[in-house]
Amino acid sequence: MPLAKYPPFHEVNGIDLPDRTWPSKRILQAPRWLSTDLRDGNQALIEPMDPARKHRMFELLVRMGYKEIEIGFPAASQTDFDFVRSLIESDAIPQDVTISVLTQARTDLIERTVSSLVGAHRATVHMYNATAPVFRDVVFRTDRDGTKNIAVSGTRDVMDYFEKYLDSDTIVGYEYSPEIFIDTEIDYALEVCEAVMDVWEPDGDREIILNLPATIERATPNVYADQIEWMSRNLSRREHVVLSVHPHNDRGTAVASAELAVMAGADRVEGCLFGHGERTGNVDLVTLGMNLISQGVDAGIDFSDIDDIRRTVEYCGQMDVHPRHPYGGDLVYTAFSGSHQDAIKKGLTKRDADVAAAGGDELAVPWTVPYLPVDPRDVGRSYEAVIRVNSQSGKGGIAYLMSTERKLDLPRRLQIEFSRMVQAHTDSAGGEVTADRLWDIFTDEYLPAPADSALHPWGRFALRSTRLTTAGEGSDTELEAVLVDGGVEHELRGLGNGPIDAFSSILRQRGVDVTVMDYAEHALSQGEDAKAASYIEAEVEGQVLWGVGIDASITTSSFRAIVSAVNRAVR
Ligand SMILES: CC(=O)SCCNC(=O)CCNC(=O)[C@H](O)C(C)(C)COP(=O)(O)OP(=O)(O)OC[C@H]1O[C@@H](n2cnc3c(N)ncnc32)[C@H](O)[C@@H]1OP(=O)(O)O
Ligand SMILES: CC(C)C(=O)C(=O)O
Repeated sequence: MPLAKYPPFHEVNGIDLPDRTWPSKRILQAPRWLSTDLRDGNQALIEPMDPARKHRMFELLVRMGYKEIEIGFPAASQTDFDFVRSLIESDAIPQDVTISVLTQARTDLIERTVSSLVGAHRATVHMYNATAPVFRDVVFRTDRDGTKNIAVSGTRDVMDYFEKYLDSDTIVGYEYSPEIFIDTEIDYALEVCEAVMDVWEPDGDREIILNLPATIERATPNVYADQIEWMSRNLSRREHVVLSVHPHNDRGTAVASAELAVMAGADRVEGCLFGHGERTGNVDLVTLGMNLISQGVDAGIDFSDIDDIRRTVEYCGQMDVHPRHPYGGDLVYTAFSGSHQDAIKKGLTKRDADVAAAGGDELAVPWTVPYLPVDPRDVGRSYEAVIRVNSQSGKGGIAYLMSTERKLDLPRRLQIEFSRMVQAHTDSAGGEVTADRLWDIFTDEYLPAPADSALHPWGRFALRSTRLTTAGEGSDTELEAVLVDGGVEHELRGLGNGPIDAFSSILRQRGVDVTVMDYAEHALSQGEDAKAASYIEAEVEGQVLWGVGIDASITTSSFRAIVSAVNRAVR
């Protein structure tokens, strides 16, 4: 790799801040958020949003609770201008939402931009010009003063056009961005911001938003944090300044950059849902918000239906969200691997018990389920997708699916036995074993139908009916059974010291020796169609194995479990 082409960032624009304070700060409240999905997000799409998609996105952002929304670059095109007008004219902007529009610092563009806001209730004009050396030299072909003057005269233009176009019904705000702040000499960035403030004169309720973008993320997040802390300490009129950050994700660390910047003094963060935006995207507002929630801090944003948010963003941007995207991806609450599944299953079981012990109060029990940083249900997911089975899975995950999908609580040794069968299946077939496929494998193994049935027709024995002629315990239990053996029905009678013993004696008459070693049962459902499941570990002809029976009668389910074990043994 041509390493010499890439000087380390600190050699280009590092700053020295040995008494930095941000590392020991904590984020105890959410910053102000600005969504730039409809501007930075939209400008970076392969196909920019059409008006219908823009409206869908705007409605989503409002629904989620964003109060500052950058809705476009109205001077860029008639379509952008018309969208701003349509939101204002259709009264689609709630009173507590401030729309924002971006413009370059060029008089004609500023005029067009401000004129798009006529009739708005609350609106911010966001003006930018790049301040970094290479932009001064190459793009603007001017020096430091010339570049500062672009910002200063642009700010004057904004104020003049506010006067010209907007009446007192519009609450106006102003945001200035020294674009490419991260590469700008820090004292010069301060000088430009101060010059802009001298014109705008923030005071009392008249705030100014100074937005310091990591337009291209070029350094580790701590470097950006140092820059933000330095600016926060050195800006005059700090109490009237809303210090804003706008991280991009070129190094993949935009979220960390934003979080450290907030610790360093930033009051406001600009970003996009799921990190849309130029190149590698803007900082992801979903991750930032959910990161706060996962620490018990109110993000002020509603993420309770994350799949609806994701679907809308996918529709509007015509791009898929990655399945591993934090908090919103399809797979992010899913464990395939055995040890994760085992720990999740145990964690969920313990949590259920703890919540029950707390009188059902979910909030009284801190969330500590292993491998799940947040409760999937808090973002509208169910636990169904939490555990999925493939060749990396173990008994815990399989048992979890059997329990959640089929209400069968398999005894531990049966879990071990069944997971070997699933493993054999995944070894030969590969891929995922869905809950339906798992049930199929289970049914084929433990719940065979008689030989004359169309489905799983391999069982040698099938139980047609039983009748206990002497109820109760003791050696006098008598059982009559109609048993199919190899397709032929037999009416049989057995005696024993209980129903299971009596049934074993019936099987002995058909030449099969069964000793029951362990037994478990539970109800499957309640009501008229209530069923019970029985699990029997038996020694059959020298083999120890499990059988499963399901029936409306708990006693019959235990007979069926014995038939299941015997059928498996003689298979
Ligand atoms: C980091 C960001 O994301 S910033 C936002 C970027 N988004 C966009 O640019 C999307 C919308 N933009 C557009 O549609 C167009 O750029 C328009 C309509 C605004 C302007 O188009 P044009 O007039 O053709 O200018 P063009 O886009 O080529 O811009 C280059 C000119 O603007 C100047 N310029 C660029 N940025 C700025 C700025 N922030 N302030 C003042 N002048 C600027 C350049 O120096 C150059 O001037 P020159 O022609 O004298 O050399
Ligand atoms: C206009 C500015 C804020 C911008 O989009 C950037 O620097 O990335």
